[in-house]
Amino acid sequence: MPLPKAELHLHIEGTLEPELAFRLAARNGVQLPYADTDALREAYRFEDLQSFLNLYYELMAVLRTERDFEDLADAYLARAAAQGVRHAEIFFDPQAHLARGVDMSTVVEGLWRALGGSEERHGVSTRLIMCFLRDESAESALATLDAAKPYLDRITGVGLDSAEVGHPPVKFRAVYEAAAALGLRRVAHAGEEGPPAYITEALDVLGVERVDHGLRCMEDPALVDRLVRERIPLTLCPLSNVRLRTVDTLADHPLPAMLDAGLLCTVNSDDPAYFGGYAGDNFDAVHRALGLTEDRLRELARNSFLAAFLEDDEELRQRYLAEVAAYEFG
Ligand code: HPA
Ligand SMILES: [Zn+2]
Repeated sequence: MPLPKAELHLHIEGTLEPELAFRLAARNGVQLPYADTDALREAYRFEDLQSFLNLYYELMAVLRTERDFEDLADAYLARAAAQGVRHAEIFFDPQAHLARGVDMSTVVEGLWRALGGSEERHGVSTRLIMCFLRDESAESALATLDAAKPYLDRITGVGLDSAEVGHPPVKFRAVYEAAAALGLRRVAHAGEEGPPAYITEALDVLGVERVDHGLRCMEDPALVDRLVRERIPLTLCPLSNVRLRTVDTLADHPLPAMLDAGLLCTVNSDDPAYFGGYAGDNFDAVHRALGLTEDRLRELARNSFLAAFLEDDEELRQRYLAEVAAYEFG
C-alpha cells in the first residue's frame, strides 16, 4: 500500500497520456501531427517551460466534448488512487478551451462527471481550481471569471499558470480581488522560472494562500524566513523541474535544503503524462535520488493534507492525517 497523500499541483490537461490523446483524436475526427504514440513521445523533450507549453496546448485539440473531459479526469483519478492519492486539488485551464470554441459548461460539467463520483469510485476526494493563463490579458481573465459564475459551487479556487517570465502577478490584481470577493481560495504559480520577487508579489498583491512551485525562493533568504514564519505551503513538482530544466538533475533538487529550512513543502506531479510520473512516482524519485528518510516522506505526506483546502471538512482532513501517522513503510 502506498503512502497516503494529497495532490495539490496537478493540471488535468497535463494528464493526457498519448494513448488517450490518439483515442480521443479518432473519436472526434481530429488529425494529430504525429504518426503514432511513439512519435508523440519523441516530442516530450523540453528545453524549458515554453517548449512544453507549446505541445501541451497543441494536444488539447482532442478535448472536445463533456465525455472527453470526463474520460480524462477519470483516467487520472484511477492512476492517482493507485499511487496513494487520497485527495486531489485539480487545476484546469478554461481559456485554452474557450479559445478553441469549447465552452465553460462542457469543461466543468465534463470534469464534474468524473469528480462527482470520485470518492465512491476511486476513494479520492477532490477540489477544482480554475487557472488563468498569465500570458493572456487581465481582461480575458476577468471575462473567464465571469463565465465561471454559474459553476462556483463546483470551483474551490483560482490559480495562475502558463508562461511566467514577463507576466508578474500584479497584472492580475483586479481579477484576484474579484475572486476573493466571490469567496474563492487563491493560489498562483510563482518562482518556477520567474524571480523570487514574483513570489512576494503573489503573496502581497494577489493574497495567495499557497505558492505553486516557489522553488526560486531559495535565492532570497529573507523570503524563505517569511514563508517559514507564515507557514505558506509550496507545491513542489520535482520531476517537472528536471524535465523543464529548472534543476539539472533530481540529485540537485533543493527539496532537502527546503525541508531543512523549515518550509512547508509538498510533492506533486504537475503534468504527469509529460514529465514521467504521477504523485507516487515523484515521491519514489525524491526518495531514491535525494535519500530522503521515511520520516521526511511522512512529513511531506502530512504537509500535503495540512496544505489542502479541506477547511470545509476538517473531519476528513483529520482522517487523512491519521492514515499518514499510522502508515507503515514496507
Ligand atoms: O508547469 C507548468 N507551469 C506553468 N504553467 C503550466 N501549465 C501547465 N503546466 C504548467
Ligand atoms: Zn503547474
